[in-house]
Amino acid sequence: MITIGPSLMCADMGKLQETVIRLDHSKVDFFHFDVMDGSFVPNFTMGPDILKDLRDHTNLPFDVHLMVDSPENYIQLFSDAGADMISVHAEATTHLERTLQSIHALGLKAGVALNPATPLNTLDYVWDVMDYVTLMTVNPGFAGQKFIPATLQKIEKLKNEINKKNASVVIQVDGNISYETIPEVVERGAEMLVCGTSCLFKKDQALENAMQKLTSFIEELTSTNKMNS
Ligand SMILES: O=C(CO)[C@H](O)[C@H](O)COP(=O)(O)O
Repeated sequence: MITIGPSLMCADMGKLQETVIRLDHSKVDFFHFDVMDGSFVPNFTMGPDILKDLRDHTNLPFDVHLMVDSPENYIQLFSDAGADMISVHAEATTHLERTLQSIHALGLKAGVALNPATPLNTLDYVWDVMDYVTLMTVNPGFAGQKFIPATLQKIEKLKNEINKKNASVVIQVDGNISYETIPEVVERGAEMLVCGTSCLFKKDQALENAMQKLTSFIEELTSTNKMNS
C-alpha cells in the first residue's frame, strides 16, 4: 500500500496548524516532521514544542525524522511531544541498535534513515529492531533539491533484501518525490512517500487540489501496476 506523508518543513511556517488541519481533511496518511540541528545537516527546522502544539489538531501519525547528531538524546523528548514513529540517521548515532531499542521501548515505530551515499549493509544487524527505512533520495538538509538517480538501485536492492528475509520493514523515500519520480520509486518497492515541494506544496495550487491530484495519480499508478503484474 502506498502512503502519503506531507513534509511539514515545506509548509508555510506561519500557518502550520491550519496546514495540518487541511491536510488531515484531505486524507494524507501521516505527517513527516523534519528536525534539523544545524550540525548533522546545515539547516534548522522544527522542534518538540511545535510538534506538541500540532498534536492536538490531528489523530494521524507523526513520523519524526531526526536529522540531528546523537539522536538518542532526543527520543524521549519527541515521544513526549506526540511522535508515533521516529527515524534516526545511522550516520549520526554510535549505538544504532540501542537507539532503535529505546524508540521501541517507548511504544513507537523505529526507523533508520540513510543518506544517499550510505551503504545498505549498515542495516545488517538491526533488522529485528526496525520497522521502516527512510532512504534519502537527496542529501538531507533542504527542500527543492534534485533527485539522486543512484538511489533507485538502492531502493530495489533494499526491497529484494526485505523479500528475501520476509521482513515486515517498509521503505520510505524522502527527497524530490514528484510526478516524475513516484512511478520509479514505487516500481522498485517504496511504500511511504514523503511529499514536499516537488508534488504537494505548490505556490500556485491549494493543498486540497494538490492532494486530490496526487491521490488520483497514485491510485491510477497502483491499479496499472497491479494489472501489469
Ligand atoms: O527531508 C527533506 C530534506 O532534507 C525534505 O523532506 C524533502 O526534501 C522535501 O521534499 P522536496 O524535496 O520535494 O522539496
